[in-house]
Amino acid sequence: MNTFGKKLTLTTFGESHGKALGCILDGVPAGLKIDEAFIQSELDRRKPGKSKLETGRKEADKVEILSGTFEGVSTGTPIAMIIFNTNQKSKDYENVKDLFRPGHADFTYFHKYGLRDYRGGGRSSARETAARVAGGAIAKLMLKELGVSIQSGLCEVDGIKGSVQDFEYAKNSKMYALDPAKEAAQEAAILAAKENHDSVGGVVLTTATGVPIGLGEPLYYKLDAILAEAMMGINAAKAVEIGDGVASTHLKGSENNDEITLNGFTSNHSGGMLGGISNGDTIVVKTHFKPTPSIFQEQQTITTHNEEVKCNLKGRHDPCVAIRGAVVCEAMMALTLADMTLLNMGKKMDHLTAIYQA
Ligand SMILES: Cc1cc2nc3c(=O)[nH]c(=O)nc-3n(C[C@H](O)[C@H](O)[C@H](O)COP(=O)(O)O)c2cc1C
Ligand SMILES: C=C(O[C@@H]1CC(C(=O)O)=C[C@@H](OP(=O)(O)O)[C@H]1O)C(=O)O
Repeated sequence: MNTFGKKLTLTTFGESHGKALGCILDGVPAGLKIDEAFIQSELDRRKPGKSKLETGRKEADKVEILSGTFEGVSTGTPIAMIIFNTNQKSKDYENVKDLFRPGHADFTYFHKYGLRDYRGGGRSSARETAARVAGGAIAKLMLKELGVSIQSGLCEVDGIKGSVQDFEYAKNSKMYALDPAKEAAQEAAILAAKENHDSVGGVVLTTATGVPIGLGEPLYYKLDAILAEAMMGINAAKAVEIGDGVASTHLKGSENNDEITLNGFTSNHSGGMLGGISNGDTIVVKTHFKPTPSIFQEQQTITTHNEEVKCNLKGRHDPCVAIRGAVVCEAMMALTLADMTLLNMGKKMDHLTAIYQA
């Protein structure tokens, strides 16, 4: 279960090799036009098996809305969505059912619960993120009404950094690359790792434009803190940066401060947030993903009976999870911003209230 915020809550269910997975999104205001084709198009962007840069597991990820809408609009009641699994191939996991894959959640799930669904990691599989993307798509529809749009792309792969942030380019790139000049080198790094039965990490840049001043609750529900939590909750996310993040620690105050004019801020080192509250500038968040744990090289591990053994994996795995992770980052940002929007309604942002009461 994942719960975001106090007003908009997403609960997901299902396992990677179970019958289905899905979500319940509670808190969506009544009267929102639910564009089902848009929701499906978001799932299509995340679905596995689209290119050789992704896991070979092919899933259509067709989403079905079960409740919470009537005649194309939300009714204000919980919106339930389901996605059936069709291509599990659980046999691939038979030889590792009694051992712990290094880097994956097998060890901790087993010790926490005393048992685990070894088929594709069960609940710990990032297949669950399909449900997040379904919920995030509805959050995006809410935000679109308010003029907020969210975009993402890969700014770094295997240490190869891009310097350009071209979100339009990223949309059409099969690896959501932001810098066209670096894409070939980044792709080559992924394919070389794959060839070597290995994997690479990457960094996703996610931004939101059109965010009004005032989202975020001081001091214990700060927008930056909640965004960081939302991003860190994604499988394999290992660090989150707000605005210039780590780089800002190397700057002087005189370089890092965003000066203020009547026309707005002259720079955006802060990533659109000050004191945990949005300042009206673009929200900027970087999410760092580790290399995929399931690799096809022999590794040392132990069994559930405490014997030392070698781990040899079969199956289908992403050589770089950050690629599809980019779509998940957008969903998490959308859910967070939509929640914060609802929290602020009726407090100061009367224009938001008006939009929803219209
Ligand atoms: C979009 C996406 C796809 C992923 N695909 C794989 C995969 O194919 N194989 C794998 O072992 N891990 C994959 N992961 C990562 C694991 O799910 C993750 O490492 C695991 O749940 C352990 O969690 P942790 O790395 O956060 O500790 C993926 C993650 C994301 C976000
Ligand atoms: C199925 C998806 O990704 C999966 C995420 C995943 C993991 O361990 O996180 C491991 C692989 O699972 P399987 O071995 O069942 O193919 C990926 O394919 C998906 O994203 O829809």
